[in-house]
Formats: sequence, C-alpha cells, structure tokens
Amino acid sequence: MKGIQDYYPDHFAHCYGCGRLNEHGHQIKTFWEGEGTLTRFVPKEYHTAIPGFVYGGLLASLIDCHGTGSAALALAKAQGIELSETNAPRCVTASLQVKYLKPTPIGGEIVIKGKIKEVGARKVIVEAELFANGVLCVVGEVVSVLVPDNFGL
Ligand SMILES: CCCCC/C=C\C/C=C\C/C=C\C/C=C\CCCC(=O)SCCNC(=O)CCNC(=O)[C@H](O)C(C)(C)COP(=O)(O)OP(=O)(O)OC[C@H]1O[C@@H](n2cnc3c(N)ncnc32)[C@H](O)[C@@H]1OP(=O)(O)O
Repeated sequence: MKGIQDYYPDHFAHCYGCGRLNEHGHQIKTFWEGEGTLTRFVPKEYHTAIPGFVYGGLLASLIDCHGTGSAALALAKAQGIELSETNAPRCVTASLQVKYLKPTPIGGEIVIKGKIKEVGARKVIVEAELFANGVLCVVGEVVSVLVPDNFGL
C-alpha cells in the first residue's frame, strides 16, 4: 500500500526522514486510518540512546515527517486532489514540539498516530502520539506549511 510519500514529486522526495528516493533515510510511509493518520517504523539496534531505548532525536524526526506527511494528506483531502503519480502537495516543517513521556524501548514496531487539528490554505497543524508496544511514549505537535511545487529549484 502506498503512503503519501509515494506521491511526492521526485524533487521533493529526498528528505532523510520520508524521502522515498533517499536510500540512507528512514523512508517512512504515512496513511489515513479513519479520520486520523498512521505511520509505522521499526527502530534498529543502532538507534540507541542508552542500550535498549530509542534515541530521542530519531523519535522527533519520525514525528516531524509523520507531521508533514499527515499535513500533505489533509491538504490533498481539503483541496479535492486525487492522488496519482507525483501530484501530492508538499509541506515543510515550520514548528516541531516534542514531549517525551516515557523511555521508548527498542525491539518492536513504533506506531505514530496523527490527528489533524487545523487545516488552512497553506498551514496545517497535526498532533502526534507515538506508541511502542501499545504504550504512549511521546507526544508532539507539528506545524507544516505548503511549499509551491517549483520553490527552491
Ligand atoms: C529543507 C527545507 C527548506 C526550506 C523550504 C524551502 C524550499 C522548499 C523546497 C523543497 C522542500 C522539499 C522537501 C522538504 C523535505 C522534508 C520535509 C520534512 C520536514 C523537514 O525536515 S523540513 C526542514 C525544516 N524546515 C525548514 O527548513 C523550514 C524553514 N522555514 C521556511 O522555509 C519558512 O519559514 C516557512 C516555509 C515554514 C514559512 O514561510 P512562509 O513565508 O511561507 O510563511 P508565511 O509567513 O506565509 O506563513 C504561512 C503560515 O504559517 C505560519 N507559520 C510560519 N512559520 C511558522 C512557525 N515557525 N511556527 C508556527 N507557524 C508558522 C504563519 O503564521 C502562517 O499561518 P496563517 O496562514 O495561519 O497566518
């Protein structure tokens, strides 16, 4: 199943967190799940903070790109864009807030759920909850802003 990241134009698909064309990156995929959004990721052993627990910077990165992906899904829906080929809207992060509630264990799948809090013409606010083994470990809020398709080229 394709995530929103599979529909970004090629020149917007090199992000370390979510670019499908970045072979060194995390290549996360973000989908709708009901009214919310969903991203899954399995940390590797080397994503370590202290042995057994995930590095917080990685968790922030996952929430960041889950946020921009969710924002793109929300903008596509709000603007009636039917996703096909590489026509997805593309957002960058204006603001990222992360709260670490509990240490996040390495050794299973991380699930990040997103709630679309606000959708404007260009700005989208997404609340994120990150779970490990069903336990809420991190929460965040991402403000994303749409960039024009040819910006920065
Ligand atoms: C690598 C990104 C480079 C920066 C963008 C340049 C080119 C884009 C080209 C390609 C992008 C392709 C792929 C992106 C890859 C990865 C994405 C994953 C996530 C990231 O790794 S991405 C890197 C970190 N990211 C940045 O490097 C952003 C640097 N920054 C800017 O490029 C500008 O700052 C920008 C575009 C954010 C806004 O610029 P702008 O001129 O469009 O803003 P404008 O004033 O029109 O605001 C419009 C509405 O956003 C609200 N707003 C603005 N800033 C806010 C803030 N900080 N907090 C809360 N709300 C804010 C306003 O309040 C208003 O809200 P309202 O409509 O409600 O009034």
